[in-house]
Amino acid sequence: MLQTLTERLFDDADRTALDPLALFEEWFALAQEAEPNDPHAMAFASVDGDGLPDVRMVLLNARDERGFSFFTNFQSTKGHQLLDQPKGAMVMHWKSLRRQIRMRGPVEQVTPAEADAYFASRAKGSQIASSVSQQSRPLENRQTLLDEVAQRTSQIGEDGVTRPPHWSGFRLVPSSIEFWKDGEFRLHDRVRFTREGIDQPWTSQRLYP
Ligand SMILES: Cc1cc2nc3c(=O)[nH]c(=O)nc-3n(C[C@H](O)[C@H](O)[C@H](O)COP(=O)(O)O)c2cc1C
Ligand code: PXP
Repeated sequence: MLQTLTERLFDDADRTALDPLALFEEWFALAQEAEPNDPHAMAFASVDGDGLPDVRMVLLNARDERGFSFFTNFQSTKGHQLLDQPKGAMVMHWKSLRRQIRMRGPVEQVTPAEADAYFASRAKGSQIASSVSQQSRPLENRQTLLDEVAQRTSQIGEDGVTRPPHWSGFRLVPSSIEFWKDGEFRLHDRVRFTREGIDQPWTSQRLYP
């Protein structure tokens, strides 16, 4: 009988040839079916200049063998932190599945072409919001934001919205990926994959819960 990748993941006799990115896809497909909203939401951690961690939710965008990306304002708090110290960690927790995936690794910027392509696919209202919002900086009151949006909307009219150069994507290039599945009496299953670099093979290890 064909086993799922997840069954093989937690089968201690047979884990060697498993690809964590394929496992991610198996879990993410389940999450897309089970989660009431935002199965692609993830907490993303960065560090500030003092080494103090910071964390916030973002939406996972593209993912491929290069890594896992999200889009944001590069002039925001996280933008400054990641430009200054390009490394991060993320966690996705799907309550409906009682499963968690964590990743850590260096962070790189997506290409301008990738950012342009994704920005162009977004709703015009979201494009305008991203071009107006001075993300993470003080805002006097909500009306100020609404006035700025209205002004930009009438300026743009029927034209397309150009991607602001400071709105782009960061890509986490995982050096570790951990899969966690809830077990009875807290006897959870955990397997962590690690690699020395993007061209290096993954090795895996079961961990105590
Ligand atoms: C579910 C969810 C998804 C979010 N996705 C994004 C995102 O993809 N990009 C983004 O810039 N902010 C996103 N936000 C807002 C961030 O959590 C955060 O408030 C904002 O980016 C400012 O973070 P910073 O001050 O650390 O830079 C999201 C918030 C939630 C709750
Ligand atoms: N930027 C901000 C400020 C967000 O809050 C979100 C999602 O909540 C995003 C970007 C990413 O979502 P989307 O690209 O679908 O607009």
